[in-house]
Amino acid sequence: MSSAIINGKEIGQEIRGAVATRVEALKAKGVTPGLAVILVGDNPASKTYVANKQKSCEQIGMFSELIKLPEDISEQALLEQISELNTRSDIHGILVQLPLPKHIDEDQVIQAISPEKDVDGFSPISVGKMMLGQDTYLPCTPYGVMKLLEHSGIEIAGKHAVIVGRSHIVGKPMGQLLLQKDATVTYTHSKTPDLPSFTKQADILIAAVGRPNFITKEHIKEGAVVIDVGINRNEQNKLVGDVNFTEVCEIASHITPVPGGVGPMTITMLLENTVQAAEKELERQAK
Ligand SMILES: Nc1nc2c(c(=O)[nH]1)N[C@@H](CN(C=O)c1ccc(C(=O)N[C@@H](CCC(=O)O)C(=O)O)cc1)CN2
Repeated sequence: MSSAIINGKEIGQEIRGAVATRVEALKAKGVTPGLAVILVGDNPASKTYVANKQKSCEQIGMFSELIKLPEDISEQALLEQISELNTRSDIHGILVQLPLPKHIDEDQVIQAISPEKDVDGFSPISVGKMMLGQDTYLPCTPYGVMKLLEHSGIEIAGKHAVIVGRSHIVGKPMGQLLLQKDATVTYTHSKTPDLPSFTKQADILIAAVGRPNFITKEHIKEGAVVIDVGINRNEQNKLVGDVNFTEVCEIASHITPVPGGVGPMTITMLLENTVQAAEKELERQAK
């Protein structure tokens, strides 16, 4: 069998088209959705992601502001910056690009973002609401994966989803979102003994472990849907996922490539969340 490739670039573009229409509608009412992006330090990958976020905002007519802060900024100064953005009426979404330098407590910083502007969906309030199935901003990468599955016509209800990885921003919320769509969910991670005995049971496998080519054909059941959330650089500095694509595409029914799979969806869902934040703000003002 050779897998159907789930094209995140194409699906992302389709969704961005619909988001752009919502931006136009907001502009007609005098509101331009605005995103503030905070970048601390000089991490080259973070710089690229932030530039892509800004470019994507511009492409669909949104306003974005980049706040570049030095690597040695104090946590207090960063918190003050967020406080100021929380009060600005032209900013509907705030995101702090991760990772942050080691001397800064990431949890404190994320908690400082007003829940109404937490378009990354990382704050304890957003996470709590997501767990309870309440209306909130969903974390962009798992939200993007749900959209990929939906747009590819993949049934979730009644399926066994196995997550490899337990990060706060991908693995944990991913399992919750699949559970809410009636999947049976198993969480595994890099220290799970006999990992293939779990992953081989997966109808839907989510690889979010952060290790290049970690998932091989030995981990996959024939016909499984394989979603690769990994973004790793190999020895040749080439972007590779957590899944050995060449091997696994012979066995899986559907697979996401890296690049061009989950990655583009992360930014697409950020745009969607920010537009949603602007729409909600307009609704609050109308009350
Ligand atoms: N505040 C946040 N920080 C981080 C997040 C996040 O969602 N919020 N996620 C990652 C990085 N990330 C977004 O910030 C991100 C990663 C990858 C891509 C992407 O489009 N990847 C492309 C390839 C790009 C390349 O060539 O390097 C792909 O996979 O096709 C977008 C966003 C950590 N930090």
